[in-house]
Amino acid sequence: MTVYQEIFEVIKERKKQFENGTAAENSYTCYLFEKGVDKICKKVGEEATETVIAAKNGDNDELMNEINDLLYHVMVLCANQGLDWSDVERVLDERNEKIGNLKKFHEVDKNT
Ligand SMILES: N=c1c2ncn([C@@H]3O[C@H](COP(=O)(O)OP(=O)(O)OP(=O)(O)O)[C@@H](O)[C@H]3O)c2ncn1[C@@H]1O[C@H](COP(=O)(O)O)[C@@H](O)[C@H]1O
Repeated sequence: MTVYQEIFEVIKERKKQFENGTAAENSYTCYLFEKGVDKICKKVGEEATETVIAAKNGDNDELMNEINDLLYHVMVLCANQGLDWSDVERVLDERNEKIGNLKKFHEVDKNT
């Protein structure tokens, strides 16, 4: 199990606790589930912006931290929307089996 799968298991547990009314004390994840989808999406947007700023500043220590904040909030969003992390990984696996996608992406770009 990867560290991301392990964190996702904790997030799913937090979601169950929130739904059962047994939220763990001081749990930031339960706090996000309580606030709902708007708050979670807002955090995803904030962390994405902070990731971009860290990259633009050339600060790789900050970049690593922001990427992990972003991934954590994306995971909370997945759980909130009823997606499992394995669903996301499956799509990535399918893409990983393909190579030479450049032409296809150019065609998509032309149409947008
Ligand atoms: N990976 C994370 C993780 N990454 C970031 N964060 C929290 O995300 C928040 C982001 O910081 P900000 O300053 O942007 O937000 P804030 O001001 O604290 O909160 P807002 O009022 O803006 O919502 C911080 O409070 C971080 O602690 C995380 N909180 C939890 N996890 C994982 O989730 C597990 C369960 O955590 P709890 O639910 O808190 O027990 C932990 O063991 C970790 O594995």
